[in-house]
Amino acid sequence: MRMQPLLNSRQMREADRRTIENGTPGFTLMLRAGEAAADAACRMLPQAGRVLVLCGPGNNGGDGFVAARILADRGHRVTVAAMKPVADLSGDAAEAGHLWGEAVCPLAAADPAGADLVVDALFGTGLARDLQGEVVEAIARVNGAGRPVLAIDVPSGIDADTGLVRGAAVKAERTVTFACRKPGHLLYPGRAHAGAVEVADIGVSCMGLDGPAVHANGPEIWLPAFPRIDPAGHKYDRGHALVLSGGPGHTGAARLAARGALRAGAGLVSVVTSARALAVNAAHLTAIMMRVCDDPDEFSDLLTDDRFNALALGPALGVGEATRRWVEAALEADRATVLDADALTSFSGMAEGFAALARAPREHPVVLTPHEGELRRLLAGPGEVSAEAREIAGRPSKLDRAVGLAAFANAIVVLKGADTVVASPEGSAVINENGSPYLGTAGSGDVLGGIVAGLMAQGMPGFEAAACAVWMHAEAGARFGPGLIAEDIPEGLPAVLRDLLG
Ligand SMILES: NC(=O)C1=CN([C@@H]2O[C@H](COP(=O)(O)OP(=O)(O)OC[C@H]3O[C@@H](n4cnc5c(N)ncnc54)[C@H](O)[C@@H]3O)[C@@H](O)[C@H]2O)[C@@H](O)CC1
Ligand SMILES: Nc1ncnc2c1ncn2[C@@H]1O[C@H](COP(=O)(O)OP(=O)(O)O)[C@@H](O)[C@H]1O
Ligand SMILES: [K+]
Repeated sequence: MRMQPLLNSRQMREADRRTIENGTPGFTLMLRAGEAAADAACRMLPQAGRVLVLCGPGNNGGDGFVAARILADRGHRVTVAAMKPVADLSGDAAEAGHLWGEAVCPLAAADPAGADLVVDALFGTGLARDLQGEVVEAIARVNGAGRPVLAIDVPSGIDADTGLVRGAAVKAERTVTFACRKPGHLLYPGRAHAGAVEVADIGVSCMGLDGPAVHANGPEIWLPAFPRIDPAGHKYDRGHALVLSGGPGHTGAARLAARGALRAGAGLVSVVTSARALAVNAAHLTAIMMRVCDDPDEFSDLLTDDRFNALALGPALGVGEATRRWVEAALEADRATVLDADALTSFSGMAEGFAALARAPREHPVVLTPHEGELRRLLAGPGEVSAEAREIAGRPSKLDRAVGLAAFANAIVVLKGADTVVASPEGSAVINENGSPYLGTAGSGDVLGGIVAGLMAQGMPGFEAAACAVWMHAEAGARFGPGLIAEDIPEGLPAVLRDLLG
C-alpha cells in the first residue's frame, strides 16, 4: 500500500518544472500525457468511432491535440474543436497543434451529440478564473448531449484544488490524470464531475514537494499506528472510554457512540449519565457500563481517576451554558477528547472562547467532528465572532475550512460529509472516499465520534485515530449498503477490522 498524495495545481506545476529541469522536455511529458489519454479513450471506445476532441488554449489543450493525432492514427474519425486557432497557440501546445496537423473547427461549431466519445481537453490545472461565454455554452452542449466524456487531467471548469465548479464544468464518465490525483478529484462536486479517475505515470514524481501534505485517506496513512493487541494484555491496557449521555429522552446518541468505541477495540466503555437518565440507559446497555454524574463538577471528580483516558461528548447533550460547562470540565481534565454536535454548537458565536479552551497547553489530543453546519455555527455565529473565525468559515474550499479550523483551535478536525476531510493543526490533511450515501442516516455521526474515542483510548494518536475511524466507519457503512441504520455501523466493524488486521 502506497500513500496517495493529492497535489494542488501549484505543487503540480512545481513537479512538472523539476522533471523538465532534470532533463525531460515538457513536450515529451505532453506526448506521454496525450498517449495516456488516447489509451483511455480507446478503452472507452474499443471499435473505431467518431471522437470529438475539445482543445483549450493551454497545455491541457496540447494534451488534447496529441490524443487526437494518436486516435486518428488508430483509425477513429476525429474532429478537433478548439478555443484558439493553432497559429495562436504557444509553447508545447503550439507544437502539439502542429502535430495534429489537420483541420480545427471553432468551439462554437462543435457537435457533441454527433460523437461516440467526447474528449475534454479545454482546461486542466491552469484554470484561473470562472469560465464565461462560448466555453460555458460548449460545456452545456457537451453535458446535454449525453455522450460518454473522457476528461483529460481534470473535467474542465472544475478547480483542481477545491473541486468547485468555476462557472460551468464538464461532466465526465472518466478522467485520466497525470502523476497523481488532485484534491478536486475527491472533493465534491469535482468528484461527481470526474467519474472514474485513472492515474497515468508520465514520469513526473509527486514526492518531496513543499506545501500542504494532502493525501487520499487509506490504511497506508494510519495502519502502522493502529493499536496492536498484546497477547498477555488485559482490558485496561486497551483503555477506558467515557461517553456523555443526554438527559432522559436524549440518550440514544451516547449509546451509539459507546457501541462504536467498544467495537473499535476500547477495553472498557462507560456511558456517563445523570441519575434521571440512568434507568433508560441501564435498560439498553449490557457490555457498556454506566457512571452517574449529575453535573460537570461530579464529572471532574470522576476524571481524577486517570484510567478514564478517552472522552466523547456532544451528541444530544443540548445546546447552551450547561453543555459548555461539561466541555470545559472535559478539556481541563486533559484526556484524548472528541467534541461533536452540541459540544460545538454550544459555542456558536464564541469561537474565540472555544479556541482558547482547546488551545490551552495539553498533552492529549482534541478531535472536533463537525459537519458543515456545525463548523459554520461555531466559526460564524450568530453572535460576535472575530474576523479570523469568519474568514475560515467563508473559505470556498472544504479542505481550507478544515485546515483553518484545525489551526485555529489547535485540534484535529474531522469535517464530515460525502467527502470527509481530516485535518491536523500543522496543515496536513486526508480526504476520505470509501463511503456511501447510506451513511447519511440519523446517528451515523454519533457512531463515528465513538470510534475515534475508542481508538484513542487504545493509545492511537489523534490524527491517525480520526483518519482510521472515518475510513472504518465509511467502510462498514458501504459494505452494508441499502437499509443501513446507525446501529449497523458498529456491528460492521469486526469484519472491517478482520480484513485490516489479518
Ligand atoms: N509540462 C507540463 O506542465 C505538463 C502539463 N500537462 C497538461 O497541462 C495542463 C496545465 O496546462 P496549463 O498550465 O497551460 O493550463 P490549462 O491548459 O489548464 O489552461 C491554461 C490556459 O487557460 C487560460 N485560462 C485559465 N482560466 C481561464 C478561464 N476561466 N477562461 C479562459 N481562459 C482561461 C490561461 O490563461 C491559459 O492560457 C495540465 O492540466 C495537463 O493537462 C501535461 O501535458 C503534462 C505536462
Ligand atoms: N453521501 C455520503 N457519503 C458518504 N458519507 C456520508 C454521506 N452523507 C453523510 N455521510 C457520513 O455520515 C455521517 C453523518 O454524520 P452527521 O452529519 O453527524 O449525522 P448525525 O448527526 O445524524 O449522526 C458522517 O460521518 C458523514 O461523513
Ligand atoms: K480537461
